Amino acid sequence: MKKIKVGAVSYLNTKPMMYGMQNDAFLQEHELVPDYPSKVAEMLKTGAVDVALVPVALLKELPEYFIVSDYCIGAEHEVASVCLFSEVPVNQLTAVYLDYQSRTSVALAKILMKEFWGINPEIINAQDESYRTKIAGTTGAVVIGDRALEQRRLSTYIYDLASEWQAMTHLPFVFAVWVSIKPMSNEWISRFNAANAEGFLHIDEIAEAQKYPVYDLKKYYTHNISYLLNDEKRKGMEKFLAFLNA
Ligand SMILES: C=C(O[C@@H]1C=C(C(=O)O)C=C[C@H]1O)C(=O)O
Repeated sequence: MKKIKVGAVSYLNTKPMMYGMQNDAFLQEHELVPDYPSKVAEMLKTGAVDVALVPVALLKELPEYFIVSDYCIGAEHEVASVCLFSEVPVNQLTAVYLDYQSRTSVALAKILMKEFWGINPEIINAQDESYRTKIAGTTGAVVIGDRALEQRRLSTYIYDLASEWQAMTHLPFVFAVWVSIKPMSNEWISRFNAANAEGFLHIDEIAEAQKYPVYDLKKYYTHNISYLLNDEKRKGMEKFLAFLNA
């Protein structure tokens, strides 16, 4: 039998959703392909994977897509791992590097710069990891994922992009959703949802297993990231997509 290829974001924030997929029964029928978000987006777009946790910003590039899970990477409070980092307040920035691993957060940062902060710094698309060392003076950078949790310890100013979005729109934000290009059966969708759900019964265990001294993962999994794709989050997602299409 041909395995269903599942593209997944390789950051710590997906561990609770991936927990229920790390068992023989699931892995007999599925192949997990982890990578950073912009790579996962490319994999789904080119058909290298069948289903993937993709940046919401990708959706406008897909002629047709199906959201196949009630779980997502979202935030109803500060997200902690998607921030604009700098050494000066945002209105003094003259240049901002954008994370090459991101599709959604870099688009969100551009919306906030234009619509909320009213700033117009030079935008530089980072090409590799070295850009984080350029955060200095009036140059800032958007960093996402585990590297953002690390950057929190280094930077003076930390603008949490989920919090700023909520201040602007009064809506939660969705960074990534599980999507397929071809429709999946209802039976598969309910099994996939059950696999996604499993880890939420084991949050303490998952957080402790990572041995991650950089950030409190229990807080990250229960307060910062909000995993259920409910109606409010769908509204937030529609609003973000409307900004992208404007
Ligand atoms: C909250 C996060 O969301 C991520 C941000 C993404 C993006 O900016 O394109 C894509 C997938 C999410 O996993 C994070 O990884 O820190």
